Amino acid sequence: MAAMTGLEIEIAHKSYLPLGGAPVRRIFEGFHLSVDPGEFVCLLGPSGIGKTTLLNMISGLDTEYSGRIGFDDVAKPRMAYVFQTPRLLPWRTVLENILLPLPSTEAARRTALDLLASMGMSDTQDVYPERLSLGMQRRVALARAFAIEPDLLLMDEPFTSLDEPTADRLRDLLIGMLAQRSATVLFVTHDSRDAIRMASRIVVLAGSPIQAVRDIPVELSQGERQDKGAIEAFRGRFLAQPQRFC
Ligand SMILES: Nc1ncnc2c1ncn2[C@@H]1O[C@H](COP(=O)(O)OP(=O)(O)OP(=O)(O)O)[C@@H](O)[C@H]1O
Repeated sequence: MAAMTGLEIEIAHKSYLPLGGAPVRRIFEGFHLSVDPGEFVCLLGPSGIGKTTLLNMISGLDTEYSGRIGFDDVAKPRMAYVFQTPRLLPWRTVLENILLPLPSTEAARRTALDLLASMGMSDTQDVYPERLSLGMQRRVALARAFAIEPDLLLMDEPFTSLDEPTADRLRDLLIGMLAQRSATVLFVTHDSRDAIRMASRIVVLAGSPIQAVRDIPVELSQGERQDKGAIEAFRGRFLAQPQRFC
């Protein structure tokens, strides 16, 4: 089982170079967030405020900021990042895509095949991604993320553009995978119902520069998380306007 990691995020300053003489927009200024090992934190906020930028900085893809991102318990955590689009390599088969982050060993191959089986996709192992629906591609991306047994799983709106039953299936798969291989999760979304269904904690982001304006523990049973009435009641109590979420 993977070790889990906590996170201490201090972003003193982050801005992007403006285009065509526009004023510099400070995306982050004095931002702080700490995450305990094993938490499932949904970062909930409207489009364009900097959620992807935050995941990019945590993952190390974006180093153009001042501040510090530290990991507790694990010096160098194994990190997986599931992007908004599945980002599968089109010239590799499904199995080869899952094997990408793994060593070339028979054990790794068995791990990848087991993951495919748990996603209900064993029959697609030799298929190229273009033949798959978006929902199937997202399942492969999820399998690839779990292949490394991540300590920290970063997910950027991974259920976007899916119909409701497909998104429900993927959500159940994610919860099932986490039950087998626990990890600390940071899950970006603007869908408050998705957040309530999965998170142990919801951090509401707003403003420019971006700030954590609400920090809400989600203490619902698995049964309540499946119950539309309980979800709406939770939204009404904790996530009422003024934020605009769907
Ligand atoms: N490489 C870049 N260069 C310049 N501006 C950028 C760059 N990447 C993002 N931005 C801008 O920074 C702001 C934050 O972008 P970001 O993608 O982090 O927001 P977001 O909250 O993830 O939005 P969404 O939910 O739509 O994905 C946006 O205004 C975006 O246009």
